[in-house]
This record gives sequence, structure tokens and C-alpha cells, in this order.
Amino acid sequence: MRVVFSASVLPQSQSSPSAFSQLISAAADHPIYLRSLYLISEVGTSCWSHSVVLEKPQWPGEKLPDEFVWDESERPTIRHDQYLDEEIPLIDLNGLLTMEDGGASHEEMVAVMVAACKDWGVFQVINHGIPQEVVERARLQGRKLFSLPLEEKLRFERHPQAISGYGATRMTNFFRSLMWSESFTMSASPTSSISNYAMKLWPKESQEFCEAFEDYDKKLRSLAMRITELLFQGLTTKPEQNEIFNSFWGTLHMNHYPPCPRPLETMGLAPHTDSSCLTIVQQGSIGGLQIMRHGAWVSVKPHPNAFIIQVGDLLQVLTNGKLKSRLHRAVVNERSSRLSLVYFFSPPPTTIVVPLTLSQNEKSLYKPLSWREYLDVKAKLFMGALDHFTIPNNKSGSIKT
Ligand SMILES: O=C(O)CCC(=O)C(=O)O
Ligand SMILES: [Fe+2]
Repeated sequence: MRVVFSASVLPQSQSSPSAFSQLISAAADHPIYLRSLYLISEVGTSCWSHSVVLEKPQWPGEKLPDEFVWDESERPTIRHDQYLDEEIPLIDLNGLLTMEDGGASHEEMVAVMVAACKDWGVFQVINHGIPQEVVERARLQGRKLFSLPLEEKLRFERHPQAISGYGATRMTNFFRSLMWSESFTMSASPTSSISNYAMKLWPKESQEFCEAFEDYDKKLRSLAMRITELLFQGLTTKPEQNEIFNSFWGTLHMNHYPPCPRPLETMGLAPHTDSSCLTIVQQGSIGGLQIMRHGAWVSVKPHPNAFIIQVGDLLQVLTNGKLKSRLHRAVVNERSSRLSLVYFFSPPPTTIVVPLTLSQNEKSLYKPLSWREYLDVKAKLFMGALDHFTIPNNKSGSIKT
């Protein structure tokens, strides 16, 4: 038996978090193997939604709840494990992170990285210096978090306007159908928010959660900073500007995609670009990330111990469009649940961001912006956000990449 509760069919007065909690308790009493809960309520003028798919045994081929079925024109066209012969660049960082800046091989490696960003908008790195056990510990804590009962996860439900917390992806409102995923984000001042969450989530064993993510955050921050600096070395002759990256920090985000009986009828995460400067994804051994290249979707093949590096919208601004953020999405599969750890490396909310790679006579393509402003506009315009900050008259004279 499958039971689907849809709070959106309740009268408006009942579409509240407390009605939602009642539905959850009701659902908990049923012997169900898939629960889908869906709430849309009006908060001021903005509409927010929450969706959760719980992982229970499902039968292959079983029909999906209607809310999760995507229009045929928007469905995945290739499976999570369908790979091209030509693979996304895999860059071995062995030596590069410690190599003297300016040496011949150093310059070559930097050029390879910049070329990968221009051609693909994404590359994978191995021998990045982050011990595997640091990754495994964070992944273990992530799995533990998503396997909590829904009621507990909802104690940390993401507020409609907030970034941190548990819930459906923030871009849910821009799509007609729901995505087959749940997510958890810890942002703002990363370290204090990790310990805040840890204390609330696991009062008795918060230390493990805290240590795992604080360590992960620290290591990922230095990797992100180093890669960003290297990219700028390849793009500008003014390395003193690199100091700005010392103030950048990370938002820790995790996506969980339960197995799905009909993966090609739904979407794990809809096509989007990241608002960050740089994004570092750890997808484990189960593929699902796909990027758009030359008008076609390409699956990113999992490599043991690799991190996926992606250009975000702010890096596009900082490089005056020389590096471009790339459309990507996540697809799901029938067999395995998938966990992705995502690190969004970004400036502090109020730091003003302008292109840093302008050569003589090159005009800035973008108006000065802060990350906070950018996120506000992205929350309203979604994929129109970069255009909103583009200076129209400067676009035609821009450098072709
Ligand atoms: O799960 C993935 O591989 C991609 C996640 C992603 O793109 C995101 O969270 O922004
Ligand atoms: Fe993304």
C-alpha cells in the first residue's frame, strides 16, 4: 500500500507547520513503504514548499506519486551511469599544491586547470591532500543525519527565507514538479553553525558530528582557496588581488537522493548553476551529477577519492565572464541511495565583488554586487540573476572566451 499525503489540498487555514506535524504523526502510524509529504503555504507574498521522500523498500517500476513526475520534455535523457568516451578532465594535484609558484610545470598545471574551466566549467581533482578518512567521517555523519526519522529532521526545517536547515532544495519553487531529494545546509559562520546544529541534533554525541564537519570544512576551505588562487594566477598578472580570497568561507550542504523506482521520470536536482564562487562536490561512488556541455548532458563519472570542482556564478563575475558557471543537475537511480557533500566557497555576505581580471581597456561586464544581494536576486529570478547584474552596453565589447 502506498499512502501519499498532500497538505496542499487542505484548506488554507490548515496548511501550517502544525497541520504538517499532524500529518507526519498520522503517516508514522501507517505500514507504508513510501511516504511523500508535500506542503505549500503562503508566507507573506512568497510561496514556500517542502517535500520529503523517505527511503523505504520500493518495487522497481512502481508508479511515482504524481507530484514527482516531471514533464516529458524536462526528464533526464541519460541515465546516471551513461558515460561518454571523452571524460571530464581529471587533474592530479600531486605536487601542485606545494610547488613553487611561477615554476615551468606549475604554470603548465595552472594552464590545464584554466583550460578545463573554460572548456567544461568543471573538473575533478585527485591527490588533493585531503585524507580519505576526513571525507569518510563527514559522509558517515551525513548518512546518519538523513536516516533520522522525518519528525526529527523537521525540527531543523529550513525557514523559507533561510539558507541553513533541512528540507527540499531551495529552488523547488521554480519548478512545477518536486525533486527526488532532501537536503541539509549549514551556513553563515560555518564553525558556530556546525556546533549549534550538532548540539541540537545529537546532544549526547555532538562531538563526533562537530569534529567531522569542522575538519571537513577546514580542509575544503584551504583546497578551495588554493584552487581559486591558482585559477587567478592563470588569468591575471595582478596576484596581490588574491588576498580577497582569504576572507571567503564555505557553506556546507548535503543532498540525499533515495533510490527511485522510475528514475527517468523524475529529477534528483533540477538544472541550475551554483551562486558560489567555487563549488566542491564529493559524490562518493554513486554517480548522478550531470553537466551541460555543447547543448548535451554529460554524466560525471565517480573517481575514487576525487573531488569535483565547479565554477560558480560569482567566479564568472570575478573573472569578468572568462570562466562561466555551468548548468548542472542530479539524476537518481533505482538501486542505490546517493549522498553528495557540497562545499560552496563564497565571499562574506556584504563584501563587494567586482571583476578582478580586467586587462587594459577591458570593460567590466558586471555591476558591483555583494553575495547577499546576489542570493536575494537569485531567489527571485533564479537563472536570470546574472543577467540582472550585467552591464548591457559593455557586453558587446567583451572578450570572447
Ligand atoms: O548532488 C550532486 O552531485 C550535485 C549537487 C548540486 O549541484 C548542488 O547541491 O548544488
Ligand atoms: Fe549545484
